[in-house]
Amino acid sequence: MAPQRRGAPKAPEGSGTAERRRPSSMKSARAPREVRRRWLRAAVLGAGAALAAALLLWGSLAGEDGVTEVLAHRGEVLPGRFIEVPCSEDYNSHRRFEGCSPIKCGRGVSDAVITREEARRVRSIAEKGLSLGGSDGGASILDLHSGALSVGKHFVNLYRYFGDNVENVFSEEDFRVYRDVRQKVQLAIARAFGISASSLYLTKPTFFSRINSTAARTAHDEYWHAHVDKVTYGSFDYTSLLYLSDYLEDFGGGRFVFMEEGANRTVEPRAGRVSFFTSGSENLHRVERVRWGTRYAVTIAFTCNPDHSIADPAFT
Ligand SMILES: O=C(O)CCC(=O)C(=O)O
Ligand SMILES: [Fe+2]
Repeated sequence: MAPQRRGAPKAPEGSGTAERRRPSSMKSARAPREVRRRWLRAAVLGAGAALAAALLLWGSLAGEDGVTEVLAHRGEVLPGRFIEVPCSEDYNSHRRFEGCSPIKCGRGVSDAVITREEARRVRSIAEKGLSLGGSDGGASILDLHSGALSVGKHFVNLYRYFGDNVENVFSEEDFRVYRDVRQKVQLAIARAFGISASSLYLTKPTFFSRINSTAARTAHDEYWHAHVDKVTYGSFDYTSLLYLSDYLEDFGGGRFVFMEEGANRTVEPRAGRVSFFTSGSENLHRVERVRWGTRYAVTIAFTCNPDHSIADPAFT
């Protein structure tokens, strides 16, 4: 067997070439080695510190909420982004509607469906309505369809509670804006999933949300839990969210997170941004807790089942 090649043999201490090159004074001979050792120690400590800092940074980005990728940054204006994901089996336990029930599943985000001006007008509807009530905890809702409005630890029916005075709060124009926005979102969903918009029906609950950092008082205020809309709400087939305020401008925290094993994806709210997705467990999601400021959004849901459809809000 051929001998293995090794490194050059080390000269024994106190003899050989290395020894011969040493300067005569022992003190000055030790000095460069000492310096080297110090450098080596500093380098090892530096590398350790850099690794710890990198781990800390990674932890702060991916740790608390497990966020690993931003699907839509608040600063970008997205013409449209769509990601297909395999459908869960959740739809099989419900009546299926040919040409509507999801066979193509996924999630989309667009800043081109609703203008920021439209979002501002929708937000002013939410502000007017919610100013009549508001939860004691951090999350208030206003449902213009059913009339549900958070007040303290409960809900009241806006239309019953305020009667004809509601006409002094909302205008025909408000309802028209709301309906137009709903129609545009419906068309965008139909286009993205390759279905006919007329096969989709608005369903309940479709509602405004206003979230701030006040501590929760009841379970209704705990909006941050991971959930599947089809499981939570039953009739939902396609969920959409229209954001009415800007992440990091109006509020902190409060990002929307699609939860996947090892690869969570966030949508950073931006006024006018529409996020939509099939409502089954292929799109498990949650909302981060709002840390400061106020976050407005509207959840607009669609079903394929006409029996679960609801009408646009109107003065009756
Ligand atoms: O406001 C959001 O971003 C999400 C709300 C949500 O998950 C829901 O209404 O089911
Ligand atoms: Fe949800």
